[in-house]
Amino acid sequence: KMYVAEPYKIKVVEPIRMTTRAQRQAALERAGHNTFLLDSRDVYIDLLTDSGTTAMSDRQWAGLMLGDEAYAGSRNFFHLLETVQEYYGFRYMVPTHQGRGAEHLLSRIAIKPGDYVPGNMYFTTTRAHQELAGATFRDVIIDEAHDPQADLPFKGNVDLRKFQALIEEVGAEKIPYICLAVTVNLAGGQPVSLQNIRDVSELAHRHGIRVMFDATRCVENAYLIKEREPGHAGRSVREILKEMMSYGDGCTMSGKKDCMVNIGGFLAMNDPELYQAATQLVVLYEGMPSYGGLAGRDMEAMALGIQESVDDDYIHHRIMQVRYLGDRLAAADVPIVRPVGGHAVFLDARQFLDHLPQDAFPAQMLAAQIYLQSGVRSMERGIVSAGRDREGQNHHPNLELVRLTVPRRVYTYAHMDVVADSITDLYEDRRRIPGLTMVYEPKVLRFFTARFEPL
Ligand SMILES: CC1=C(O)/C(=C\N=C(/C)C(=O)O)C(COP(=O)(O)O)=CN1
Repeated sequence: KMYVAEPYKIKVVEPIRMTTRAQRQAALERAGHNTFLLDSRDVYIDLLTDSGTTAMSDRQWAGLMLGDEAYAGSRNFFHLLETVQEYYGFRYMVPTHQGRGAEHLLSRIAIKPGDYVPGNMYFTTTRAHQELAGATFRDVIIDEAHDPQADLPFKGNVDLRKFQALIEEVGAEKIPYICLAVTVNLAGGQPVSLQNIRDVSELAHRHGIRVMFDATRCVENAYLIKEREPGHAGRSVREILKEMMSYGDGCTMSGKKDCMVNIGGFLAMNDPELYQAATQLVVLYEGMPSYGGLAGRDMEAMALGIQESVDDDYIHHRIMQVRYLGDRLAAADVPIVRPVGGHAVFLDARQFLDHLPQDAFPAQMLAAQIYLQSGVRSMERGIVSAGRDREGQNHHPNLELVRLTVPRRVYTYAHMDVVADSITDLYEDRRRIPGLTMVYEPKVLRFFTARFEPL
């Protein structure tokens, strides 16, 4: 199997260690069978998330020494602003502590109670802030995105008929923007094609509706356009990314993913009035418009990270390493979401544990069993993450998934083999895995701190 060799060599290492099964059983009980509640020291290979887990480069670490910690007008802010203008093309930018800081600001300044925000599948914090601001989220993604086995190149695409139908149903004045996620995390890290971005932009702008990207994994999306959409193979990821963003009016960004930093985010836009509204709110929740809850050094690291993120060798390796893990699991007939996503391999827990009903939390239990089997931490992305609707009923998403999320520039192919081998072994004797009952359910975003016990 051809590896794509890492386009970097290792300069600093952080030792990791394997635990015993008894230690992991005890850790799992302490964590209430919720991998979010495991201690890092009890985790061997941490695939919980690609958020904030990136290894920074030597240039980024050097950049930390260039932190201009002036309270206002930091040099690093201008470096970040110029970089956002150059790489994404947006005119204005407000730093935030991370993505949900930007989602909070955007929701508060753009949404009025009773509005509707269409989007290509929900994301947990994104929808939470839209609902907190009084909007109703409406999923306008293509139907196939909800089918783990539909092997289509752009499962993140918007179904224009659904978007058009919502405009006719509620009227454009009730739709402040469409939230266009590139890629779509919960569909399995699935990209949106450039043609669909153009079509969504044309339809939205025809009705005076803004297009606001959730740009969190936009570089991965650009790479998958290069790889899968006819006519782009000869283009650099950097120029595809710039064209993608040119069809939108702004973006929320969690810098903790494709901007290659451990903390940071921003809200970017072209409209000066939206920018002015953001600057009035950011001082209340994040800090001055020139630091938004970040130290100067963090803004410097993020500016450098953005520049590194579009390096074709880096992003080629990143995508191919994730695909290597997916291909190995698929070769062992382990059910995964097709096609393999940009940032993670998603196990189809509904199929993996097809002897369990969704109300026994199969994805939650599968993540727990994977940890018990091998010390590998993954994340539940199923009925627990989907939460409850306004009437208090559990959402029953078709996608009941466990996400194996590969951090950027951290693990090697040997670690991918450990993950693939241990999950394949678990798959062999999956029938003995029982379901779970939830013994503690928080009110909001329950998946972060809920606790469970085996049935
Ligand atoms: C697509 C998308 C995300 O994936 C996202 C955060 N994702 C996390 C934490 C994850 O584990 O996927 C956020 C929120 O970003 P934040 O975790 O607040 O920096 C927004 N959009």
